[in-house]
Amino acid sequence: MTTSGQPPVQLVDVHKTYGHGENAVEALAGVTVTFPAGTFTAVMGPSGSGKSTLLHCAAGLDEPTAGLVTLVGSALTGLTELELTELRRGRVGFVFQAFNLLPALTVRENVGLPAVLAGRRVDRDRVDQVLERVGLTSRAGHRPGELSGGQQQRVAIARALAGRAEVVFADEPTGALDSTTAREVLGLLRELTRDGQTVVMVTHDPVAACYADRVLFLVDGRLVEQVDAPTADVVAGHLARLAGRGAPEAVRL
Ligand SMILES: Nc1ncnc2c1ncn2[C@@H]1O[C@H](COP(=O)(O)OP(=O)(O)OP(=O)(O)O)[C@@H](O)[C@H]1O
Repeated sequence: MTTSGQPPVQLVDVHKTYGHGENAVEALAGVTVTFPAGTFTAVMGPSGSGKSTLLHCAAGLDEPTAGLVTLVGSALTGLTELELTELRRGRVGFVFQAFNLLPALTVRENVGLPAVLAGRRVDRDRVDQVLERVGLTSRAGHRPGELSGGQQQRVAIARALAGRAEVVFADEPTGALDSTTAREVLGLLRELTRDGQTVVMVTHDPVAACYADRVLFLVDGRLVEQVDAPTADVVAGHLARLAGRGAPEAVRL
């Protein structure tokens, strides 16, 4: 729970339509879901089913066409870009492949960035502890461009750990990684929940999804199924079945 006692992320009947008229695409068609504190949720579904749109709307990176999103205790509707940035600062972490780390800063500076942005003193001991936990102590003085993809993902996770983000959004965090590094990154995401942090991850990979407490399946912008305590076989079976399915009934999760 957040300090206000609400779940850290909640979506109620969220719709998102891109474009207008004949070109309109309904990416989310009425999604209602709660992400409770200290849980790890994987979001899966066929290509184009709305997974990234769901993540972006939940994180306040994209604005729903209709519906309500609550993030770390605040309703996002009507907030300005500046208010959204301030809300996310230090309280929400991102492990995205595209916009992740600041290239001009060292690994240590990137990990300490949320504190700097929030006007707090950087706790150097905490930063060093976290870098050790993700196995990057020897790279603390390097810049992101000098690291591998997996190491960069680990820096992003270290940043979420150091800043004690209440919610961490991860978009295909293991897409570009070999299976050993992927397992390490997923294990680290799983560890975040031990301290009560909430993780929401989009993935195509049934093995990655097994690190989550539950898997939500999206089809045509609707949440259609949920699997708790997932195994790779069960998840792969659901995906195969959903890929061939027509207009589904939405469920509230
Ligand atoms: N900026 C945009 N403008 C127009 N349409 C968009 C935009 N972003 C997404 N869409 C459309 O919305 C739908 C959902 O896209 P989204 O990226 O959320 O799907 P996804 O499930 O994450 O797909 P993938 O697994 O292929 O990454 C798709 O039909 C996509 O083409």
